[in-house]
Amino acid sequence: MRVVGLTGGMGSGKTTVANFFKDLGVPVYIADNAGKSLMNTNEKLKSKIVSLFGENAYNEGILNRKFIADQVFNSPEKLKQLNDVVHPAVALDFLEWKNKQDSSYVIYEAAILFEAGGHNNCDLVILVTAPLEERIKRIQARDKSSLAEIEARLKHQWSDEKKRKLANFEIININLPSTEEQVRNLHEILINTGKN
Ligand SMILES: CC(C)(COP(=O)(O)OP(=O)(O)OC[C@H]1O[C@@H](n2cnc3c(N)ncnc32)[C@H](O)[C@@H]1O)[C@@H](O)C(=O)NCCC(=O)NCCS
Ligand SMILES: Nc1ncnc2c1ncn2[C@@H]1O[C@H](COP(=O)(O)OP(=O)(O)OP(=O)(O)O)[C@@H](O)[C@H]1O
Repeated sequence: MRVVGLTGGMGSGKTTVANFFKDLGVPVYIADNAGKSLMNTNEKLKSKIVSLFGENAYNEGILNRKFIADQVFNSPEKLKQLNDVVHPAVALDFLEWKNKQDSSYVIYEAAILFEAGGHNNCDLVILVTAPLEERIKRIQARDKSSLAEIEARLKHQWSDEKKRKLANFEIININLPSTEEQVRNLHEILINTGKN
């Protein structure tokens, strides 16, 4: 079973694209969601996060995401410490999930796939892109985040130019019907090239 990584900068439309693959029956693992869920349920991971960020990291057992985000996206060192405890837990969870799937390929969606080295565990990688101004508008509409908050995160992500060099396929997500068609075409390619 091939693992196809799906990545793209903040607001590019990764989740939108992942949902189109899901509609075609492809099993999809969303690493960001898994990370968030594990941070609330995996007791070993929780205690590592408390040692890094203190008791305020959790409110009644639930991760205080705003508190953590304010710290890590303003400190490369803290972000690295958080990534270093979350990513191995997600990698393990993904392998368990993958072993339960029955499909010629699965999609592994992660915002910082290249930045975290996750592409080394993928057979192929799809990059989702959209113009930066458009991405910022989409995030502001979705999350009500400030420009400063968005820029603080973007600073920790590679540029599309850098990601393109490592990606096997690119989906340009500007208009949704065209995006859906690109997903259908890519699905055919992935199924047909995975047959031998
Ligand atoms: C800091 C946290 C708690 C903030 O949660 P919040 O709900 O505000 O954001 P969410 O997780 O939905 O991410 C939204 C977007 O922010 C960007 N982002 C998230 N984590 C990172 C990161 N480690 N580096 C760069 N950008 C990131 C991505 O574009 C992502 O799609 C959360 O992002 C987190 O735990 N990040 C670190 C763990 C991680 O790397 N997760 C992603 C892969 S498992
Ligand atoms: N082609 C498009 N046209 C208009 N809106 C779009 C398009 N693609 C995605 N969106 C909207 O833009 C927002 C961001 O898309 P999505 O959540 O799929 O991006 P993402 O790459 O997963 O973002 P993040 O990295 O921030 O989690 C969503 O509200 C989504 O509905």
